[in-house]
Amino acid sequence: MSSAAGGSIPVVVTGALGRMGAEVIRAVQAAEDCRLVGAVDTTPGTEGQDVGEQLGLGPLDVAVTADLEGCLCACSQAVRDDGRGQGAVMVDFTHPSVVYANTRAAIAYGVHPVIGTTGLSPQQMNDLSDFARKASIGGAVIPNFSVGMVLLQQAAAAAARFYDHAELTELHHNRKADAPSGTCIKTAELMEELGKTFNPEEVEEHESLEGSRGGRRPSGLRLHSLRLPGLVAHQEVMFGAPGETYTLRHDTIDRSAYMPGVLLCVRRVRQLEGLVYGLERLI
Ligand SMILES: NC(=O)C1=CN([C@@H]2O[C@H](COP(=O)(O)OP(=O)(O)OC[C@H]3O[C@@H](n4cnc5c(N)ncnc54)[C@H](OP(=O)(O)O)[C@@H]3O)[C@@H](O)[C@H]2O)C=CC1
Ligand SMILES: O=C(O)C1=N[C@H](C(=O)O)C[C@H](O)C1
Repeated sequence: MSSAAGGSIPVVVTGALGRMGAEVIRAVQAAEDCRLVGAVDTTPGTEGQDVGEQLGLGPLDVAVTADLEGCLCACSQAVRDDGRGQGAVMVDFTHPSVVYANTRAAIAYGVHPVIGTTGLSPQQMNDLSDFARKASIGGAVIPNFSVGMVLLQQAAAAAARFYDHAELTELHHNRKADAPSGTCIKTAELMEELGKTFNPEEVEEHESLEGSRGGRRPSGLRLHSLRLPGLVAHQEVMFGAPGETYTLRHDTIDRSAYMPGVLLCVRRVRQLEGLVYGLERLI
């Protein structure tokens, strides 16, 4: 672990060289109250290289490593020794296949996880919540850090009280691994909180092309996923009733949109009890 000069909140970034990780490193560097203490990434050929140099930011005195446990161990040790207390934070933007193990490792080493990576199953979320509670470590799992998306989700949850028909469409760049997006799942969950069922079938439907009608949740909500180069991250929730439709749409044009939410979580996570799921619980 290296320790670049900076503020009082020590931050490890996992997935440091990815699209989101790079943006987080810039945001942490610009935040007076944060200091970057670790950069974990598995991109071949980057082990031991300065993360700032890799990202074109100039030297940051933090070396890239693929050894997450080694980094967390060194980090929690250094934080214990620096007398400033309160623990370090791990911000994770990696891959759905590794996020569960990364989050468990952070909790095990007493590092507070702020998880942006999507794809955790409900069972994995429950396991991590139990583990965080037993370890007395606060953490946050946030499917979408954009404030605008939280506003869309609140509007969708409110509209769901009045409409029985609704379909959700999420549109992303074609480097995205998981579908539907974590944001779309979270939006559906918020719309389902009243226990309603949606989209009662009025005719018997047949798909001549499998998947044409999207994925159907037990509530009846249908989710559709589009992937194209040129897109960043977008979502529409469309409601229908006799004689009208009502459409909510959010567009992320640049990943900087997520940074106020990421920094908010970094600043709040060490005071949380257990795992919090969703930015709406923190703003
Ligand atoms: N919550 C939110 O607001 C947002 C969430 N996301 C989510 O964040 C995740 C990452 O997205 P994005 O940044 O676009 O993805 P990228 O593929 O651009 O970046 C992921 C990075 O993580 C690295 N990586 C993979 N496995 C590991 C590992 N075990 N340990 C450390 N690093 C690893 C990859 O390296 P390698 O080169 O080896 O693959 C890569 O550099 C996705 O799940 C996405 O859905 C994205 C945007 C916003
Ligand atoms: O992969 C992405 O890009 C994004 N992933 C998150 C998700 O799955 O919801 C958040 C945002 O949509 C961007």
